Amino acid sequence: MSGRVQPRLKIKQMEKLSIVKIGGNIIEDQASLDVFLKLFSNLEGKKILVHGGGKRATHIASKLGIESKMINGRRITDAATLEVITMVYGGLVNKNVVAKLQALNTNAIGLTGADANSIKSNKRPVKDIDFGFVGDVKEVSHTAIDKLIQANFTPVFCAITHDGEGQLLNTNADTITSQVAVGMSKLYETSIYYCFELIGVLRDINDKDSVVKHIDSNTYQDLLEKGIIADGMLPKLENCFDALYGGVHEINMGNTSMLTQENDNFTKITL
Ligand SMILES: Nc1ncnc2c1ncn2[C@@H]1O[C@H](COP(=O)(O)OP(=O)(O)O)[C@@H](O)[C@H]1O
Ligand SMILES: CC(=O)N[C@@H](CCC(=O)OP(=O)(O)O)C(=O)O
Repeated sequence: MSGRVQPRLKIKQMEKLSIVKIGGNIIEDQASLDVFLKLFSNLEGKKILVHGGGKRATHIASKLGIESKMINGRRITDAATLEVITMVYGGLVNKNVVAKLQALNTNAIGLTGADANSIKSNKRPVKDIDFGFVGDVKEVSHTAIDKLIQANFTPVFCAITHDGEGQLLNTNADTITSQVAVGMSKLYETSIYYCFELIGVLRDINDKDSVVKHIDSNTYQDLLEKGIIADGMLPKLENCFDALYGGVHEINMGNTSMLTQENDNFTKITL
């Protein structure tokens, strides 16, 4: 022992970043959307919003005589459907959300993954099913997104990405959320908030109060085996674990009131 004092390694604390996702059911209900946007705009610290809008796309497609087909929770996106979702997600929903956030003094900027080359994806290869113009995320430009955040903009992403060769692709909003969170984890301590109409993952779907407060990789397997997780919740939780393995700090799932400090009745997901 030399008796010399070793210099201590200084570990720089990462700044926190919240990535919040709202789905179709909240978007469809003006009152819920307004409540949510107020909570989101009051959320402290740096933040990103990702929105879906699948229900609205199905509704408008049907008005145009275009039938919607979903397989494993993903929309079969032919050329006509791609036009509809571009108008609905990138236009109608995104711009209304941005305008409402501006009215709440949040300087939102609406984006698809093509904007600022922020999210590139690969068209899903045809195996048993041809999903058409559906993209699987390949690359998130954390530096481009961070430039917007550093300039005090709040990015608002819709469920559209691009392949870098001029093609827009439809990408599930939960996947965009988890992949953006993974990308931003290089720079920030990221937390995801999946807001939907229920108070969390429920042990009994018919009992609104049966929330599972904590899910980790062990309890996840158990819930899967017991068939407690079904439908839209299956890809949602799969995304959650992808995100956690990709470096996301924590994931919260519940209704919009989980964005307030007072409410702790929601599902927290960790590894
Ligand atoms: N155990 C469960 N707990 C909560 N929701 C569940 C469960 N199993 C299935 N679900 C379904 O998952 C849905 C949420 O997924 P999804 O429809 O994709 O929501 P969103 O469009 O908001 O992303 C719920 O509305 C519910 O019907
Ligand atoms: C490929 C694919 O399925 N994309 C989704 C994108 C929208 C979405 O994810 O909306 P919600 O969050 O409201 O379900 C779709 O078109 O339905």
